[in-house]
Amino acid sequence: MYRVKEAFYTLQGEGAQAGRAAVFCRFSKCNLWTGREKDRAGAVCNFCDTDFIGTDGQNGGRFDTPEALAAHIRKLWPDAPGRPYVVCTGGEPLLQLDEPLIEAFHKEGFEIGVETNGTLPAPEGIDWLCVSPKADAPVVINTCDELKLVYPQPLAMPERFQHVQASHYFLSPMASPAMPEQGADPVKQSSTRKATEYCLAHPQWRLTLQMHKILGID
Ligand SMILES: C[S@@+](CC[C@H](N)C(=O)[O-])C[C@H]1O[C@@H](n2cnc3c(N)ncnc32)[C@H](O)[C@@H]1O
Ligand SMILES: Nc1nc2[nH]cc(C(=O)O)c2c(=O)[nH]1
Ligand code: SF4
Ligand SMILES: [Mg+2]
Repeated sequence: MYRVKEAFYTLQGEGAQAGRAAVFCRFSKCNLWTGREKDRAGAVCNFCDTDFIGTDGQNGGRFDTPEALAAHIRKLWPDAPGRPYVVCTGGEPLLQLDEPLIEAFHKEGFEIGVETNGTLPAPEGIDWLCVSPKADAPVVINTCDELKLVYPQPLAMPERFQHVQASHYFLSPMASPAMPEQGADPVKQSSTRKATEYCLAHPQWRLTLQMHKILGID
């Protein structure tokens, strides 16, 4: 059984694939926070900007088989040229994404992106793996396509992750979770100025902004 909070068609807003159309498949549940506000202060990851509890969001639900979920996601892709792209996120998608589901997405013609906190092993067959480490949670994935670190995190400063092999190293300024998704302006956040300064001093790292929040989409 796969549990999906919501699924929607939008532009990838972050990282090296920013600007690319994708169906986002947001899995329910995370291993670093319950998702309840009363537990936020004590959670390993305490700045999450996302509601991932339950299956009650747009196009959310419970799916008994990998084929049923892949077909559901495929219906959200437009009938137009261009390779279908699904981004598996959450919550923590690696609590649920397994090889049968990867195979089912590939059979539907999808290229598969994953957004993970890096604390769980990744199944084979993912086409684009984005690892975003959180606080002092141990990262068990050593190779990925992009490392996208939310900055600043006192327990997860960039120096700690230089051993992780990645094609791209991004800093993503921490947005205030209290700020509504719509209307949040990353340009005005102090974290954006700090991330900018870090990238200027350490050119291995590139700045990425949450484009979907600037645009007011999703
Ligand atoms: C909601 S998480 C879900 C995927 C996975 N659990 C993870 O943490 O990577 C999706 C992306 O949003 C980022 N994110 C979450 N809260 C954020 C915040 N307050 N500011 C900036 N990025 C944030 C995460 O770092 C991650 O790259
Ligand atoms: N447009 C858009 N791009 C995103 N990239 C990563 C996101 C996520 O929450 O995983 C996200 C999201 O929630 N919306
Ligand atoms: S950002 Fe990712 S790891 Fe952190 S609570 Fe949200 S879903 Fe979990
Ligand atoms: Mg998001």
